[in-house]
Amino acid sequence: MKVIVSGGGTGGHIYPALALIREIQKQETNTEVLYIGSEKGLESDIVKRAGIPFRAIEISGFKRKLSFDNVKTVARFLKGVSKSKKYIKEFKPDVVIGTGGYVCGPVVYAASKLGVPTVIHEQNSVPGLTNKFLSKYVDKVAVCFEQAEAFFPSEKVVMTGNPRASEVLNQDGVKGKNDVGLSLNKKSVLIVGGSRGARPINDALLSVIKEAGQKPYEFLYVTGDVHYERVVKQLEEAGAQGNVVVKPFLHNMPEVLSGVDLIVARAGATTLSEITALGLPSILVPSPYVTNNHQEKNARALSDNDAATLCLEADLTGERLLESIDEILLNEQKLKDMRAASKKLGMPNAATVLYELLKNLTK
Ligand SMILES: CC(=O)N[C@H]1[C@@H](OP(=O)(O)OP(=O)(O)OC[C@H]2O[C@@H](n3ccc(=O)[nH]c3=O)[C@H](O)[C@@H]2O)O[C@H](CO)[C@@H](O)[C@@H]1O
Repeated sequence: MKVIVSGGGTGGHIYPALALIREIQKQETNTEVLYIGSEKGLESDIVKRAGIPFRAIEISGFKRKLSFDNVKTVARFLKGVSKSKKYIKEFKPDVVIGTGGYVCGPVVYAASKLGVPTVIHEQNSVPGLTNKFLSKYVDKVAVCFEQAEAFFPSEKVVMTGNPRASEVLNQDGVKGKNDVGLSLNKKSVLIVGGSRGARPINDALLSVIKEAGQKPYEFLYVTGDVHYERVVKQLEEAGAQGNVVVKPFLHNMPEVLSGVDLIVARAGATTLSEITALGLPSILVPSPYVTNNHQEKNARALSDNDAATLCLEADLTGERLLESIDEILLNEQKLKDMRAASKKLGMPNAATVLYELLKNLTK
């Protein structure tokens, strides 16, 4: 299969795209892939690191208010469409898939205008602007939440789940723990604020870092690249804590997720698909700064089923965070129940289902 994949901005759109590419490569020996993204998004680093051919277009997002920037955005969109058409004509894909983020707008639109079969993958319960716009032009819309179906033309919608759910399975958790420097004989909690990090979560943990140092379990504190230096400086000022491992970003997340006992995270949809596939208990602090507060809806899908503890950002304090971690990590029965509840919500075969959707379109 020859496939063009586009999606970006943040990890939540990129990792599902990479997981799908790996699934296609697993299913078919003759696979050619081109990834179209933006140089400014996280994809330019993550996709190149994965060794996948990458080409860039320039893009920006619409402002919700009336502004001259929107004129520039339209001009960039049109330029992006014409550049995408050039890439598509050169590469001659059998199918083009967009996994969200502004960048896939011109790419998928251009493909549909050239008569190439097209799919978009929506990870969230409430779709973003780009996918809503593209749904008019594409052949199929792959979704992960039933609530998302209502936003798209019903004849195009297919429930696939998120391919990243499949990718995190069967990983070596011991290697994951070893690689980041966690002990094997202690429980551990991973603290991460989505692919770009989250200052409120970082600050909450920093405010109780002395108490955290006395816990019988370990912390893997992933700050997000842009917050790293500040956090490290503050940790040094507070006195280094032996049981806190701090990292800017993890490139081996599937292995680490397989090794830790609990995760404190934002409620990005891709993260949630990973932790439910693995049956990992979580404490979720949804970002309130996203379209239609969709992360809270994502999070409630887990907390309503006892798979997660929900903590709204407005209620987040360091003390509350440590209390919630204690309640789970120091209670074997609670851990076991949450694991089972989380696992029940997982869709581990998502990658294959999405691959088959693409395959059928290319027939
Ligand atoms: C602020 C914003 O708009 N966030 C959106 C974005 O979040 P964001 O990009 O944070 O998305 P998710 O939390 O869903 O996914 C993050 C991805 O990055 C990976 N990861 C993260 C940190 C790290 O150090 N290493 C690593 O590999 C995670 O394992 C996961 O695969 O996309 C999601 C999926 O469309 C949406 O639900 C979120 O609302």
